[in-house]
Amino acid sequence: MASGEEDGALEEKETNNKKRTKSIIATAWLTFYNIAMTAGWLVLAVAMTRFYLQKGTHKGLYRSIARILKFFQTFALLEVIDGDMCSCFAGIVRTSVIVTGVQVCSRIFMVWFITHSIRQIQNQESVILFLVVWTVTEITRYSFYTFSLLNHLPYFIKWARYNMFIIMYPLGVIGELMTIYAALPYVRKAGMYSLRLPNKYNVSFDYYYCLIIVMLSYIPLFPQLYFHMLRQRRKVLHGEVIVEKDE
Ligand SMILES: CCCCCCCCCCCCC[C@@H](O)CC(=O)SCCNC(=O)CCNC(=O)[C@H](O)C(C)(C)COP(=O)(O)OP(=O)(O)OC[C@H]1O[C@@H](n2cnc3c(N)ncnc32)[C@H](O)[C@@H]1OP(=O)(O)O
Repeated sequence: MASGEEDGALEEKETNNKKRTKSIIATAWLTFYNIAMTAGWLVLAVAMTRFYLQKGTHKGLYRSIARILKFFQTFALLEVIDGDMCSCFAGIVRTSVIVTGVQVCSRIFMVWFITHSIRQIQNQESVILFLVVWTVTEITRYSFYTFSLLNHLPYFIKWARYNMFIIMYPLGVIGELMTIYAALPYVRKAGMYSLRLPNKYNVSFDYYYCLIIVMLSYIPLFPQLYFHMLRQRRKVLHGEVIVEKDE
């Protein structure tokens, strides 16, 4: 009987040790990830500022930073995986996979299927608008996560993380929607990424209408992201207890 109890206690100790090791690995990985992302977006900010100061115009700016942007924004796909990974890593990160998924996928879509694919729109002011807004937001967000993980979070970063989005989110959305809108005529003219009938697959797809659907999908999706952030803001800045629905 006594030996059974001892076995149980030993098993529990082993499980706790395993959990602790997993959580140390997860924290180390997240710290590395967040530092890398903060650095990446800082490099982007410096590159954009230097370009503008040297050339005095925004024309050509996108092309000059396209590689860095594509790399770091695509790297953010790991965040969706992070969400999953961390739920099994003793709940170190309590992020919503759906909210993060929509945010990251819409950004990847903007980067690869709009700005990268349609050269004619790369010099639009709206591209610069969303680039600047994304950059400022991501530097703040990733430094917030980094300092939080290191338990040394300056209040101004916390304040910026949960206040700037009030203006930055709508501005980013305006930049993105204006860019997609500017892309429409080029997509229609070139018949880009579209498949017309008849073809051997017997399927038709029109990227032009797909883009219109994407633009319309901002109407139901964006308010959800915005209200999610407003709830996070109340929780973090005002200590409100928020009962989350299962996502
Ligand atoms: C395929 C075609 C798709 C087309 C779809 C078209 C529809 C799209 C509509 C959507 C439009 C989006 C437009 C967007 O791109 C525009 C912009 O971004 S403009 C720039 C302004 N943006 C912002 O300010 C973004 C603000 N929003 C967010 O930050 C997001 O909500 C999100 C990135 C998803 C973060 O949400 P989350 O729930 O994770 O919030 P928290 O930061 O409060 O984190 C919650 C807890 O998780 C911990 N956490 C999360 N990530 C990490 C990490 N990387 N490292 C460490 N810890 C992390 C965080 O600390 C919190 O923990 P705790 O609760 O314990 O404190």
